[in-house]
Amino acid sequence: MTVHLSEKKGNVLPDFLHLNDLGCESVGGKVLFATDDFFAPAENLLKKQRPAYHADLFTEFGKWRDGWETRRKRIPGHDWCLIQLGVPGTIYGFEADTSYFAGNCAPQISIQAACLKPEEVPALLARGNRIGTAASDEELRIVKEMRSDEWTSLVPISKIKSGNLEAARNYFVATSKQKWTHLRLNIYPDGGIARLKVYGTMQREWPLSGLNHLSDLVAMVNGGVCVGYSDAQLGHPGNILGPGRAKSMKDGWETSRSLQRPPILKLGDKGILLVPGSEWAVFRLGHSGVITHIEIDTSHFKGNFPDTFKLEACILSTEEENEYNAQKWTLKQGPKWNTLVPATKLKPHTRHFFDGTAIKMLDVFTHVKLTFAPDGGVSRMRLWGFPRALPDMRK
Ligand SMILES: NC(=O)NC(NC(N)=O)C(=O)[O-]
Repeated sequence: MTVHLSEKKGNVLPDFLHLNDLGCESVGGKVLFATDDFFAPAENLLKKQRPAYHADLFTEFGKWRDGWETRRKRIPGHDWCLIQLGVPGTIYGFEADTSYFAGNCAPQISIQAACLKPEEVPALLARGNRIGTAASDEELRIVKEMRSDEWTSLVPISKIKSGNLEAARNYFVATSKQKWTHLRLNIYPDGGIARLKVYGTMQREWPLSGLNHLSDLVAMVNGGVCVGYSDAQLGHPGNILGPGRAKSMKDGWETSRSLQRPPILKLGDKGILLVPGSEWAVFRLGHSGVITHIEIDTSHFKGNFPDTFKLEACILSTEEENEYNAQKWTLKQGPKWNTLVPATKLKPHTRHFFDGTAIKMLDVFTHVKLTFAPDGGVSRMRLWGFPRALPDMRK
């Protein structure tokens, strides 16, 4: 079942927005095929940054648009594209962002999904720069073999609206709990969409044989997810769980400048900064486990790295997580956090590593809380450890 949230009264944002964007180009999402890329290529749908607009910018094909925009159809049918998720997983919701598409926005969309094995995905012709083109007969022949008309419908044909800022974001809930690898985005009959965000989580299978291998328990590809945070103004904390190294500040978690930051910062006895302001984010591990090695990477944050960080952990059930989440983690009776790494200074543009000797508790946990002071940005957090079952009492 799907719900088009923009039809709901009120302006409540959907819960799924804190999940990872499984289709984003920064986690390896790719467009495999599009029926038409005439005005602007479908690859723009998967860009991480917010859509841009340049009033005076025209290409030889028309007005430059930061999104996917097809020709006005003069033949029957509709346009569609195939997206390979960067991280296959369970999808909880979509955001179709139509920013700056006014007068040329696709009026309706639908989204279908499939879970395909690598051998079921034909090698499509290289996409390259597709502006000014439509799919070739050869490409159409190849995609027909994928029988993508028969995929599972996650969003039925639904109207979308164009507008500015929040009004341009069309949200859809997806309730299927299956794992998906590919999406087919249909627009009816043609037009443009700026971005498609695919909110979900990876469901990794943890084979028993792997239990003694170190895994990054919080990595997005292993099912880690951010479940709450104090500030995501300049970059979402979920970014720091992304695959590989961050390419720029854009791939990290960056808070706004803290309003509580005092003009003169004080050092405590141990050289640790004493500041009233701090920023925090809570993450659910992909599997409960014992964290034995930690990396906090401030790469690319040179004039805006946090002065100090600390890392804590706890065990939470799904119900407890939902309750704290519903209260935005502000309940006085919050989780009992255990210190893994106490307040520790950070350096600019540096990977900081901590092994078992620096980690205060080698117990099984389900959630961690990264706090930094007073504000700033971090590009990656890696929490290597061993997946372990929870103690019986908490199962
Ligand atoms: N001004 C426009 O945006 N026109 C057309 N689109 C582009 N990108 O030029 C169109 O009508 O679809």
